[in-house]
Parts: sequence; C-alpha cells; structure tokens
Amino acid sequence: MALYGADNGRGELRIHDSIDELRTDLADYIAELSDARLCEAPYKKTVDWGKWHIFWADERVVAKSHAESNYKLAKDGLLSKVPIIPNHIHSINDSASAEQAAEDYEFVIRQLVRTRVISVSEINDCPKFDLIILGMGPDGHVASLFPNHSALNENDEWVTFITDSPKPPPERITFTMPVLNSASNVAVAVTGIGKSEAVHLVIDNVGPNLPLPARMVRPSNGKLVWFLDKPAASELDNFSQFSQS
Ligand SMILES: O=C1O[C@H](COP(=O)(O)O)[C@@H](O)[C@H](O)[C@H]1O
Repeated sequence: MALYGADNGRGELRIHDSIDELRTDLADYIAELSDARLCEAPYKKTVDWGKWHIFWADERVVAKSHAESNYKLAKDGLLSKVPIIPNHIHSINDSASAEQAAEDYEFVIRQLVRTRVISVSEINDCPKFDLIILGMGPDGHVASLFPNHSALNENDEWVTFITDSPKPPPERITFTMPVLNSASNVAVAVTGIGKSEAVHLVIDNVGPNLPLPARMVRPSNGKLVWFLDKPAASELDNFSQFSQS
C-alpha cells in the first residue's frame, strides 16, 4: 500500500494496488476506530457487536428486498453474518413516501441523540456519528447529495429526501451535508478509472468552482480519509510520486 498525506487540507489519502487490499485496509481502519475487529475470523469473535448501531447515510426508497436497496447490500454483505443486535440496525421505513421516510428517519435519530446513544456536535446541534462511510459517484455525488440539486444546500434538516435523483432509482433519503461534516470520522472509498477525474477535481481542488458535493465534505471537527485504488487515483497531480512506492 502507498500512503500519501494530502497537503491541501483535503484529508488523508490511502492508495491501494487492488480493491481487495483497499477492502482490508478499510476493515482494519473501521476496526481500529471501533477498537475491535470485523466480520471474518478473527474479527467476528473479537468485535463487541452489541455496541454497534448502524445507519444509512443515504437510502433508496425501495423495498428492503429490492436489488437497489442499500440496506439489502449491507445485510447480504455484512449484517447477516455478524451478531449485531437487530434493533440496532436502523433502516428506513420502506413503505412510506420519500418525504415521510426522511421525516421518520430523522425522528429515530433525534430519539437516539436524546438518549445519548448518538453524541451531538459541539459546533451545531447535529448528530455526531463516530464514522460515516461514503462512496462517490463519477459526478462527484456523495450519499444522495448530487451536484446542482437543492438538497445539497439543505442546512436545517438532518435527513432530507429527493424524488428526482439523476441516478436511478429516483426516490431517496439522505443525510444532509451538515450531518456528514459533523461526524468524528468520514471515510470515502472510491475505485475505478471512471471516477478518476472526479477524484482529481475534488482532492486536487482544481477545475471550475463547481459545487461538487464530495468537495464539500470537510468534517469540521473530525478526520477525513480517502480510500482509493490506483485507477481512481490515477489523475491525481502527484500520482506518479506514490505510484512508484
Ligand atoms: O447511488 C449511490 O451512488 C453512490 C456511489 O456511486 P457508484 O458509482 O459507486 O454507484 C453511493 O456512494 C451512494 O451511497 C449511493 O446511494
């Protein structure tokens, strides 16, 4: 693995030779943060899963069994394989409208803030999640905050909704930017050559001054780490330096 600390305040960069290596590093990173280890041996037995609460930074408003459901993806890939407490898995109400689902989800989060399961940012009254893991689309979107969409400027709500996502399915709920930026840690995992230009625009902070959502992810009192594979990192200004290491 090549490690490269970005010097422009855009977070730490971890660039990997393969997606498998990236996965392992991300799992180790999460394990370090949770002071434990993850789902496969030896992780499965040593994680204190009872303390974990899982949320979705964004979700498509589809049935939980739908192929496009982020819940299904996480359940099939991890949650069904570890002894996490079922009522600590906070998925959205998939039988409501997008607007209602966002409102319900924010209500659940507010209850957990009130009972101090989730801490609160000292800077604003936003929930302060221990870790938010994001991907990034080739258009620079994160969670379901898309470029030039009004949801990107939503600063009052914690969870908002959209019904016109440029990427299907159209109806989604999403954490708002203030919530993303209130987290203690934000990890952005990006792979593939198709995202290399967006990675360059965001991390090297070049190009037109577009309101790229990923560029707006700057935790105010937290740490930002980018997990990239080499194809995704290949257009970075300093790529040649760390591709040799
Ligand atoms: O729709 C979504 O897309 C992004 C990532 O884009 P992709 O090109 O990797 O599919 C993801 O991070 C987001 O949470 C998701 O809902």
